[in-house]
Amino acid sequence: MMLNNGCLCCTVRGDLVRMIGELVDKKKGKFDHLVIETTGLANPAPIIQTFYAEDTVFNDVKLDGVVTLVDSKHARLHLDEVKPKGIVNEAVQQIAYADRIIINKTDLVSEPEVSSLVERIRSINRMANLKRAQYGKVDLDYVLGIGGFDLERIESAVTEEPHDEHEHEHEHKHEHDHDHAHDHDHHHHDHDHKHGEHNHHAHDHTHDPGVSSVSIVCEGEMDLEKADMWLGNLLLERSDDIYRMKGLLSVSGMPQRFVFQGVHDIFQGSPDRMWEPNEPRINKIVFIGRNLNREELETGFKDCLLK
Ligand SMILES: Nc1nc2c(ncn2[C@@H]2O[C@H](COP(=O)(O)OP(=O)(O)OP(=O)(O)O)[C@@H](O)[C@H]2O)c(=O)[nH]1
Repeated sequence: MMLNNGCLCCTVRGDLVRMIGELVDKKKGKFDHLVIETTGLANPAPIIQTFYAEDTVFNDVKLDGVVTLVDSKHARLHLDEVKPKGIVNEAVQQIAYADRIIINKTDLVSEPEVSSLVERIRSINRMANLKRAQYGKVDLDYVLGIGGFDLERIESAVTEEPHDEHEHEHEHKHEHDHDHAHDHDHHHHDHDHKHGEHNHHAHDHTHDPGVSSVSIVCEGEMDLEKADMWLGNLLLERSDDIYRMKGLLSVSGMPQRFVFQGVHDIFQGSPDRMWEPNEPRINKIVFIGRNLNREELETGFKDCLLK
């Protein structure tokens, strides 16, 4: 079905809801997956939110995941495009919300170019799983049955290692990504403050309005009340900037692990499996968003730990 009255992320949202309703009414049980292809200019957030905000949609279908196809030949150009103040680059957004990222057309660029693109993508989204491809050739189960919003699959998303399938240089990349994301973040803040509207955009890494990933890994037990307050306030104050987050927490007095995921102000959390008797109580959270301040997030998080 073609929804071409406008842009799926705004005007056609009502149509999307109706279309899903219709498909469910007419063909219930006859399809396994619905694939929605947006234009390259769509912001994924409102589409994701439709699956939670609209009761009918929420009850009928389940959002499986966001897949972003990156054209390695042209991606840099789009990622580096400078947008008017306050407008987030669509290419950056589509990477930031993704669960799976297919880096396509790798035959058209050199290996160092692909690696540098991977690094750039990782600095934006370190939660997604990346795969390199030519002519979009990936296994079907790479793009269907992702479980990107499933609480049962939080653990794999918040593990420290990036989830590239490709990697022989895994170790090296991990270190590098980490530093890079960090530098990038700070670099960007400098840029914002110092240059303002100036036209110093030829320099690498200074273009998008600071969309990055911050991951926090910390052993200890969290004070439930404090953690509740911290996350609650964070979402109250920063939900526009927090695109996605996932976490696995050790909460004091709770024999199970607590897992959660969120997209802007949508938050879902639940107890998960029991902690093993000798299992280290390691908390892991990953945020993807705009103008994230690693130090601030880390301090806020650590203040919730039982002293
Ligand atoms: N060399 C090479 N060409 C590719 C690859 N994947 C797609 N193409 C070619 O690129 C051309 C444009 O295809 P795409 O960039 O996929 O276009 P598209 O995104 O489907 O176009 P729209 O959906 O209309 O935006 C076609 O001729 C494809 O055959 C690849 O991995 N390598």
